[in-house]
Amino acid sequence: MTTNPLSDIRTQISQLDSELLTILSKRRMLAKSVAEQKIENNKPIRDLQREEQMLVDLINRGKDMQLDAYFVKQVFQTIIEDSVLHQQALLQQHLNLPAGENGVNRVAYLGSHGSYSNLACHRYFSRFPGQLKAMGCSSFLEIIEKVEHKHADYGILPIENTSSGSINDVYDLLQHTDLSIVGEITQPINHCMVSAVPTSMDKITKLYAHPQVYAQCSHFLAQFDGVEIEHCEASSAAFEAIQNDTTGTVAALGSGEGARLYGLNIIAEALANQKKNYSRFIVLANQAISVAPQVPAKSTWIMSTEQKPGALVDALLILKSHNVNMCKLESRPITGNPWEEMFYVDVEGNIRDNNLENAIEELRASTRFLKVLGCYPTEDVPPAKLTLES
Ligand SMILES: O=C(O)C(=O)C[C@]1(C(=O)O)C=C[C@@H](O)C=C1
Repeated sequence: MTTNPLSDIRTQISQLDSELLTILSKRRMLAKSVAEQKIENNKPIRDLQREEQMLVDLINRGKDMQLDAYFVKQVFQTIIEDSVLHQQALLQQHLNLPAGENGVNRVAYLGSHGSYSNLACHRYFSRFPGQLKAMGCSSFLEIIEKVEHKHADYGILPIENTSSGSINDVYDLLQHTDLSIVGEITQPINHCMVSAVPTSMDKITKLYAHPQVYAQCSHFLAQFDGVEIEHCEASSAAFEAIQNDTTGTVAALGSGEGARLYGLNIIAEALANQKKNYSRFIVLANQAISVAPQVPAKSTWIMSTEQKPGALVDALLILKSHNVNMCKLESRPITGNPWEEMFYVDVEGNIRDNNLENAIEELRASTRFLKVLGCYPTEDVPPAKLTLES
């Protein structure tokens, strides 16, 4: 019998990877048990001192095993981030009744299997107990209506992207709905050009893409001058449009992960104008949630100010005087009132914090209109700073 050293080594690597997965799953179970203890004893989820000490110990032990410090740090920061996000989700679940009946979370999202929204939906709800029923929709409005009419418990919508900026259609819809923002998730977006049969970029004469995806890849796409562009409602629709092609002359833009679900070939990847391309999604529900004091929170509202000089500055000074940190300010035209703007404000903090409560009260008195869209756990898990590192 002939031996194949490469195949033997690969078998051993696969065996170790599988053991790593088992260990990661066991670690996550322990993190959940820690969270239960913390809920019982009302203790904060994060212990930055412990995280720092753990990272330093692991980096030092890794060095003894010839493992690079940067690599060890990245791996364990990612593991701790996962642990913190799962613990926060458990705490939130404990505080708020789950929206779904019979333990099923019905979630409306844009597109179908393999769309970016579908990937974000699976990642976000994997942290919560209960079965996920993902419900594909063909427009942002349909998502909102599904939740409003209680045909879905949640809706997940992209709100901004690091390459193309704010998603105006979603901002505009938020003006007219009574749904609340109950969560957010940031999803890395790796746009790829994909085809049904192996081909090369110079053979492509028609390209299917969602307009947002197209905008995020505009620098790369400048070279495809004569190529016909067909806009699709989601990147999963672009995959569906090309999946039966046999000519190798049509391509779609979308995620590599999604393309694999459709059995498509990746012709080119990492196509976004910004190498660090992320989309932030918001999660909407009929009921606002309470965010536990142990969980870092964000609050969002919309407001329109008086039509007088300095009205916005005055509003922002109210935030400053109450020590409220604004993390985003967006403005959109008010439908039916030409040249008037609605401001969207994201701040760090829990709507129940005294300073934020007072700031909002003061703002209500000095603005024409103010509506709180929600208070929800932030997705940012800033890593522990390594002051102990040698
Ligand atoms: O030890 C804890 O208190 C945990 O919650 C676990 C853990 C971890 O995953 O290692 C997570 C968050 C804390 O900031 C520290 C450590």
